[in-house]
Formats: sequence, C-alpha cells, structure tokens
Amino acid sequence: MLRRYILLNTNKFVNCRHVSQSMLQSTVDEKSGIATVTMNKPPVNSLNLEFLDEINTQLNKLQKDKIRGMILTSGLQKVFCAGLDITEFYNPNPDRLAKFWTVLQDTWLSLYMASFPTVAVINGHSPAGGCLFAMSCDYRVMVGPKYTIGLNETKLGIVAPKWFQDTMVAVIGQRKAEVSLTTGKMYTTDEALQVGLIDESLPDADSALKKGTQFLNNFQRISPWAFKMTKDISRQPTVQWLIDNKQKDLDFVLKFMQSPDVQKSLGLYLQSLKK
Ligand SMILES: CCCCCCCC/C=C\CC(=O)SCCNC(=O)CCNC(=O)[C@H](O)C(C)(C)COP(=O)(O)OP(=O)(O)OC[C@H]1O[C@@H](n2cnc3c(N)ncnc32)[C@H](O)[C@@H]1OP(=O)(O)O
Repeated sequence: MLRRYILLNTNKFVNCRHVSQSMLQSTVDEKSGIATVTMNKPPVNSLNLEFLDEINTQLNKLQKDKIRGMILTSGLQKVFCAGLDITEFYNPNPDRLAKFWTVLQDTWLSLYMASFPTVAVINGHSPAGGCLFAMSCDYRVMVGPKYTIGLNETKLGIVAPKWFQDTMVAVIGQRKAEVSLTTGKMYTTDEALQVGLIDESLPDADSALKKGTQFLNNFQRISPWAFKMTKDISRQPTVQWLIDNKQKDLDFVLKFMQSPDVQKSLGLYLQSLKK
C-alpha cells in the first residue's frame, strides 16, 4: 500500500517530488512517505478566493492520491496565516463574495474531514481564519514564544460563524471558547498551550516539523480505514450543521457583510492595519 504523508511546509526535503508550485507548494518525500505543502502568499497568506480555491483543489487531489497524512505550515517569515482576506469583505462585489464564501465552506469541509491525518505546524501568527485552519487539523505544533493565535473576529466588529465557533469548542471546550470568542482573544504560544488550543510548543520551525512528523508516524501502524471512521464519528457533530445549512450560512454572510455598520467597522480595521 502506498504510504505517503503530506507536509504543508518549506521545500527542504531531499528525496522530494514536487506536486505543485504557486501560492501553495507541495512536496512528497518518497523515502519517508512524508510530504510537505507550504502556504506561500506574501505578505501574510491572507485567504482570498483564488488562494482558497487552490488549497481546496490541492486537498482534494491529495485525498484522491490516497495520501495518509499532511502537515500544514507557512513559507513566510513570521505569519502562518492572517486569516480571511479582509478586502474580500470590504465594499464587496456580491457575486464574488458568494463564490468566496462557498469556496471557504468547501475548503473547511475538505480540511476538517480530510481522510488522512493532518498536522498544523504553526510557524507564525495565526489570527481568525488562520486559527480556524490550524484548529481543523488533527494536531497542532506551534513555534514559540513570540507568535499569537486565536479567533479575533469581535475585534474587527464582525462575528465568527457558528462553524468557526463549533470548531473552537471542539478543541478547547464550551466555556473557554465562549470567553475566547466574545473577547476576540489572541493567545500567546504559552497561553495557547495552557488552554489546549495547541498541542505542543517548540522553539524553532525545524523542531516543530520533526514533532509534526513524529505525530504522523503514529499512524504507520493504524489502518487508514479505522483512522477515518474514528475521525468521522468524532467530528460529525461539528460539521453536520454546515452540511445541512450551507445556503443559509451563505445568505446570512451576504446580508451581514453588506450592512453599513459592518462595512464601517471593517473600513476602520483595514485603516488601522495599514497604519
Ligand atoms: C454570524 C456570521 C457572520 C459571518 C461574518 C464573517 C466572519 C468572517 C470570519 C473570519 C474573518 C477573518 O478571518 S478576518 C481576518 C482577520 N485577520 C486579522 O485580523 C489579521 C490582521 N493582520 C494582522 O494582525 C497582521 O497583519 C499580522 C500579525 C498577521 C502580520 O503582521 P505584520 O506586521 O507581519 O504585517 P502587516 O500587519 O504589516 O501586514 C502586511 C500587509 O498585509 C495586510 N493584511 C494583513 N492581514 C490582512 C488580512 N487578513 N486581509 C487582508 N490584508 C491583510 C496589511 O494591511 C498590510 O498591507 P499593506 O502592506 O498594504 O499595508
């Protein structure tokens, strides 16, 4: 049986085969069976329509290739992923916004329910959608101590959708998630470890990658079928709402995002980012 792992990371591997090269780079180490995919969209890996589409296409390809593991990381210096591209929300074209949100929903479903084990090697800041992506992996290793992670949507004057919130609840529990979400808390690496938002903290990217690889190695002796079935059962309560309510979720976002108050908040936030 083909034993391969996918790592979303820099292309440093020796016996590696390139799968793709653009905003997302994927490599497969033929010898160890470990592959790496790197998010590489400067300056901050913000998730716009095209980038999300590329990520989703790649995830589906890996699934078809019967890949058995993946690590998600960044090729940038100090940002894992800055979350959704705020310019997709600001003065949006409704048709593009609808496409963007639909691709986001699909990408999240692909990642959250990936048939292979996934590890996020969080080698930089990871707010909002970046935190969602990390939380959607099966294991989180973060490079500390100077980066932050969290769902900060309330700080932008917006609201994390139900499925973002449910994903956080599944990782850190209802009470901690509620406080975290309402305050828009960005955790330091140490705080994230303490609250259970990440599983391990490592001082540098290389050791974080090794840890991620070690985690994936656990699955060498586990049947992919048993892994997937167990993960499906565990994650089904979190995904079912979105599967049943994709259109409702989209309609709400279209209305919410085009409201004058939300646009005003987003405009101010974008301005503050530029400063
Ligand atoms: C009830 C249902 C309603 C549903 C509503 C929808 C809910 C939406 C849900 C999720 C939302 C999100 O994911 S919103 C994104 C939130 N992200 C952030 O708040 C992160 C903001 N960015 C930062 O904090 C920092 O940029 C950083 C820590 C990630 C990196 O800092 P650094 O100093 O390295 O970089 P700069 O700050 O100088 O940024 C460089 C450059 O990038 C632009 N930028 C940063 N983040 C974003 C982003 N998310 N989208 C678009 N653009 C971004 C920043 O403005 C700078 O641009 P310029 O070079 O032009 O100045």
